[in-house]
Amino acid sequence: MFRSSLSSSPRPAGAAELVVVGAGSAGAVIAARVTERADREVLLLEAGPDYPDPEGLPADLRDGTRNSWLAHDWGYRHRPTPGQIMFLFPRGKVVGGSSAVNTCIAVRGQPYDYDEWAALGLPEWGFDACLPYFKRLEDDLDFGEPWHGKGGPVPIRRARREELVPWQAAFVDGCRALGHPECADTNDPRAPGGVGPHAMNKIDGQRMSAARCYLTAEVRRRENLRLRPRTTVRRVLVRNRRVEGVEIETDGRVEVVATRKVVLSAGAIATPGILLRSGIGPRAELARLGVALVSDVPAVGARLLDHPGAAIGLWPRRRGLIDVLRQPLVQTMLRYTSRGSQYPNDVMLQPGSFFPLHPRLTIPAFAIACCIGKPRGVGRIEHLSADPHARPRIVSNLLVDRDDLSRAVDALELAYEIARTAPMRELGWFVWPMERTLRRREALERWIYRSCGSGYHPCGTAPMGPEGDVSAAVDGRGRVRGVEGLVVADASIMPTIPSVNTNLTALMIGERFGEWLRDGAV
Ligand SMILES: Cc1cc2nc3c(=O)[nH]c(=O)nc-3n(C[C@H](O)[C@H](O)[C@H](O)COP(=O)(O)OP(=O)(O)OC[C@H]3O[C@@H](n4cnc5c(N)ncnc54)[C@H](O)[C@@H]3O)c2cc1C
Repeated sequence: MFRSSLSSSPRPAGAAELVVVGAGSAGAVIAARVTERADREVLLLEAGPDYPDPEGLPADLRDGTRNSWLAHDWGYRHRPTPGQIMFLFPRGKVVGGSSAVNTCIAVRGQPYDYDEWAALGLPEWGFDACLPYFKRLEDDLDFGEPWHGKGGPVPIRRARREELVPWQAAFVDGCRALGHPECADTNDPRAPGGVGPHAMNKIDGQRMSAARCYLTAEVRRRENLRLRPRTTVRRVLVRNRRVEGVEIETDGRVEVVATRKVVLSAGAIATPGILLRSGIGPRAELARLGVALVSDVPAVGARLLDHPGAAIGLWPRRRGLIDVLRQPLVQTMLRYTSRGSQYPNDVMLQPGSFFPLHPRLTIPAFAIACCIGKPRGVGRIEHLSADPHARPRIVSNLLVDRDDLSRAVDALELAYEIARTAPMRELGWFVWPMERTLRRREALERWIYRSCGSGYHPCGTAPMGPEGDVSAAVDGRGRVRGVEGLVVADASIMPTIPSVNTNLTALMIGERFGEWLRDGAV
């Protein structure tokens, strides 16, 4: 049986005041903010490699016009819906985490996304409380007060009309032709929805990851910050319900770092695995895995939230309209309220300048993808072993919920309508699925169920909740139930999924915990 304490552990590798596990969207921010104070000390442990010099970044990490899928990835797979085959489920394995491989869409959630968290008994997470941190993290190059920040680490801008590739410009025109309003700034909390440019953390085509923006040369020079890449945290060591260290592995060598405080920022897939290997999770699951119980926390890994998506594909009518090597994948989006929804602007439609079907297969076709912002369905993560090298089974259950599926069908019907407007019809014609499928709701429903995929926004796997809430794993400041000195701060703690892409929310979480940990408030 795996026991979680120092006495049963490998050789010591020093000590640290605060260990942050994972240098991704949240972890990189936390390390940078905590070490602003010279009397705080952070050891930042990251499983992936580090590229401290932006000039030396590999091309897949520098290029913000498309995702990096394989070169810096954990190699996870998931089953989107019960009948489907396994698909890639990318997660960044590098300093910068998933922010270093993502699509650079920089959208905040809408006020109700965070007010919903407050209504669950987490008053510190309402929109008004989060807004100062969204502003602090950004340098919005287009808009200012009262909703936007200037001079923060992450530059954000929107493509101008003249920068749009033909398909993206036609999408805006097509939506306008159908009467959708124009939306210049999706991050304005009063935005009524509509079509416009995406806010993006991409400058001159380069991705502005949490690593580039927060772990700058200046921050790295701080003597109170130690960054140890290529180091995997196997588990947290706990004695008498108090953290006493972390067990780490570098190049096959297993060591222990002594510490009284650990922040898990390993992301929504890895964080629950570390908790389980540390003896924190559902009692029965720990027994099945052969891990000695430290704290019975049923909510660890019990739910997986994610955005379901689906896309239609169109073939260009003329040569030269698509340049898969040079054109940016996304530039614009339409946001609208789905039928009968209590959440305004809960669905996004997004044109893709080309069709990345698989890392090794980019189709020179146009796409229009939908993203269901407030899905009701939930997935789960299944751990088959306590081996730190074993990958969990990710069961996404996307669109299993009938309402979610119906919204996806509505969304692609709208995509079909937009694609038939004059500006778009001039550029492309339908290839995927066949038009006869697009015209028949039942056929479209069956097709979407078979072809839908993840928005790559997993969250909610170690959710926050108030005292006494059995569906929560941590309290409103990320403190793990029943273990002193252990905090979770990443996308895992989101109690409900925000209606949009999750990176800015993960950075905002990092900002908040960075401040709390720096000021001794956690
Ligand atoms: C392909 C892709 C495209 C996306 N596109 C967008 C987008 O355009 N806009 C958007 O808003 N969101 C996007 N997202 C989602 C967004 O990037 C994530 O929600 C966000 O980065 C999550 O932040 P995090 O801090 O929770 O986790 P991560 O950023 O994933 O950080 C976790 C870190 O922990 C490390 N780690 C994990 N386990 C261990 C361990 N045992 N020991 C040591 N280190 C460990 C990982 O290597 C990683 O660096 C995308 C994600 C992907 C993968």
